[in-house]
Amino acid sequence: MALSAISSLVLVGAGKMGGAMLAGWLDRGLPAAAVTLVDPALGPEMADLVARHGLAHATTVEGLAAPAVLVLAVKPQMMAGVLAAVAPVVGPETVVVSVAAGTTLATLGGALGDGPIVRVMPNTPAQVGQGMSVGVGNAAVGPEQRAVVDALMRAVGATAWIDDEGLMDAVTAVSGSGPAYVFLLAEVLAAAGRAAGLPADLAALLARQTVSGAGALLAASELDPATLRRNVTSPAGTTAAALAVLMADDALQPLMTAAVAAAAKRGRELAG
Ligand SMILES: NC(=O)C1=CN([C@@H]2O[C@H](COP(=O)(O)OP(=O)(O)OC[C@H]3O[C@@H](n4cnc5c(N)ncnc54)[C@H](OP(=O)(O)O)[C@@H]3O)[C@@H](O)[C@H]2O)C=CC1
Ligand SMILES: O=C(O)[C@@H]1CCC=N1
Repeated sequence: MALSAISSLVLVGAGKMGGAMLAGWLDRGLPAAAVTLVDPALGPEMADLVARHGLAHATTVEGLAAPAVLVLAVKPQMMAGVLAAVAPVVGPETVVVSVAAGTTLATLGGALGDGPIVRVMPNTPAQVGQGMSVGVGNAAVGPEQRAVVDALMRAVGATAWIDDEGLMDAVTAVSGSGPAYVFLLAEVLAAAGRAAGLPADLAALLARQTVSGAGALLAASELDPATLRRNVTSPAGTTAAALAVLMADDALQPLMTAAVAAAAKRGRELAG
C-alpha cells in the first residue's frame, strides 16, 4: 500500500519519536495535506517541518474530524489524559496506532473502544529510514488495517509483527531502547580511546565512524554479526586480546542481559 493512499493522519505528540516518523513519512509520499500535527508546543525542528510542508498544526484535538489514522506518540505518563482527549475524534474506521512503551492494547481499547488499534514499537533510526518497528494489533485489526500500519512503518525501516502482546516489553528493551545502547558504545569507546592516549576529538571521530561504519557493514552484509566479528579477529592479534576481556563470562553478555531485563521490567511497570 502506498502512503499516498492515506487520506488523513493525525499525529498526537511531535517529539523525538513522532517527529522522526513523520519526517520519514513525508519523505516517502504521505501527502502533507493529509497530516495534522497535535502538540501543545512544537520544538524548533518540528516548527521548521510544519513550515516547510505547510502542515496543519493544532494544540489540541478538539474539533478535529475522525481521521483515517490516529498516531499517539506521547510519553506513557501523559497517555491517560491524551486518551480521554482523543476519544471523541476516534471514528469506527479510524486506525489508532500507539508507539508508547508499556501502554497496553487493553488500556488503549478501554479508553477508545473496540475499533482497530495497533501498538507499534519503533526506534529513532526511523529518522534516516533505518528504523525497526514491531506491531501487534487488537482483534479489530484485519489485513486492511495492518497493511496501512505496515506501510507507515516500512516507510521508515524494517517491520515485524507479533501475535503475543506479552513480548512487547522485550521488543521495547531490545530494539526500542537499543539505539541508546549503541550510542553509549560510541561514547565509552571514545572515552577508552582518550584513556589510551588519543586526543579527545580524534577519539570521538574514531569511535563514531567505527560504530556507524560497523552498522553500515552489518546492514549491507549477508553475514551474521558473529562472522563479521571473527573477520576482524586475527589469531593472537589485538582484537582477540580485547574480546577476551569483553567476552569473559562476567563481562558484556551478562551486562546486556541485565540491561535488557531492566528495560523490559520498566515497560511492565509503565503498563501500570
Ligand atoms: N524516543 C524513542 O526512542 C522512542 C520512544 N517511543 C515512545 O514514543 C513516545 C514519545 O516519546 P518521545 O518522542 O521520546 O518523547 P518526547 O517528549 O520527545 O515527545 C512527546 C511529545 O508529545 C508532546 N505532548 C505532551 N503532551 C501532549 C498532549 N497532551 N498532546 C499532544 N502532544 C503532547 C510533548 O510536548 P512537550 O515536550 O511540550 O511536553 C512532546 O513534543 C513515548 O510513549 C515512548 O515510549 C517508542 C520508541 C522509541
Ligand atoms: O525510553 C523509553 O521509555 C522509550 C521507549 C523505547 C525508547 N524510548
